[in-house]
Amino acid sequence: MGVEVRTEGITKSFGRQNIWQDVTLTLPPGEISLMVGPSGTGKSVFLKSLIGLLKPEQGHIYIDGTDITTCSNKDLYDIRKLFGVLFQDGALFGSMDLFDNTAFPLREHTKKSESDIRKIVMEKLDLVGLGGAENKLPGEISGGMRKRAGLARALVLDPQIILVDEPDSGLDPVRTTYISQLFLDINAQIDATFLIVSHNINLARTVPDNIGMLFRRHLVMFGPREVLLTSEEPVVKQFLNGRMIGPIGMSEEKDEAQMAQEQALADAGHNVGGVEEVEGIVPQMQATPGMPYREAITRRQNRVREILHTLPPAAQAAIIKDMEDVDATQQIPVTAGAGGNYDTSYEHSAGYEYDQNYARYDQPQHYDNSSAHEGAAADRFEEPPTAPYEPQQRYEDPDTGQHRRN
Ligand SMILES: Nc1ncnc2c1ncn2[C@@H]1O[C@H](COP(=O)(O)OP(=O)(O)OP(=O)(O)O)[C@@H](O)[C@H]1O
Repeated sequence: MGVEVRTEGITKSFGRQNIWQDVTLTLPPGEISLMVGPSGTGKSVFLKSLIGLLKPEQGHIYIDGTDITTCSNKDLYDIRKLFGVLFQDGALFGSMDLFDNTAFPLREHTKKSESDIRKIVMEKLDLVGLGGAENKLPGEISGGMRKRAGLARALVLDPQIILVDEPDSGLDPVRTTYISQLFLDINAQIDATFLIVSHNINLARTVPDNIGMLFRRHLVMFGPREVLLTSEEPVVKQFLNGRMIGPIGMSEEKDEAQMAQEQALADAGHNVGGVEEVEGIVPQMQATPGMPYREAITRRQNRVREILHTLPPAAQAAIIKDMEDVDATQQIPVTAGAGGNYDTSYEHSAGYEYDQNYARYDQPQHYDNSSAHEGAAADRFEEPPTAPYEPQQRYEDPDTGQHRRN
């Protein structure tokens, strides 16, 4: 099973620019967590800090109990072997084919024979759907394929923690869903702890077990997916609905006057963007049928049962419904140990002890108005040529009465 990642009060600045401060959270072992937040809020900086590529000025980062902010270089080197990292563009070597790119960490960090390496590489390339493409160069394949190759390479050392930076950047929504499915399938197969960094709303709604949000130099919230997906916190609601109305502006600055002006426009009927306001929870994606059972589901159920009474009522109700649905459809072996027997009185908020800070799964909801800045634009990719698309539907030509393709 994947290991626990815990940050305690970490603060990171570059010169005088503070990126975030006092970030405390725990990535539960083996579960999939996602960090969202507007561009430039320091999601990638957070991810790089977890692997020790950047060092916070304050606070501690515990990886499986070892504090990587104080440990020796040798210990940090060993800890890094627990990680598999998928960077935005796959970070492949342009002159190496996919086989050599994927084999690279094995050749660098192990003494495995070439025949063992071949076996592992082909297995991982198959796993990400790239069996048969091993002789291609990164420049000859699409952006989606490059990301999958990067994922295969991230998997070869059997990581216990997988960090993924913006898996959707440059990908269309369909390819983004395919790669999301891969994350769930890989999580089912190797039970690693995942942290995905993204600002993709669909991904946030359907993939993770837990969600966090960074905004204006603070962790606004971190907790079970149901907490953020039912949150009334304005910045969370605005972000998850992708609308202009709310605290997030074009740059990070947005004052009361601008908010009032935008609200007036909206009240006058101006379309403020975003899709229809999505309330509540859409079902979480599951591992593909035939994959091993995703053990994180049961562990999370037991874990969330323990903290249920500390969560806001809407999140409680959503979690209870989800548990009932999952129990009914998947007959999950619910263990009595960790959380004890579930008390349905929670459903009616009896014994409800909601605390604004909901225990260790949230941060105070504070963010200020000072500036940060916008991040980079997404890359663009082109798919390799395939047979032209043939429309299936035929239409009757109103002039001739003949059937023809559209
Ligand atoms: N090595 C560095 N030196 C100086 N500043 C940096 C460095 N790395 C990141 N930054 C700054 O930190 C801030 C946060 O950047 P980061 O890439 O983490 O944001 P992000 O939330 O991941 O954005 P996006 O969603 O656009 O990728 C930015 O202002 C960026 O310029």
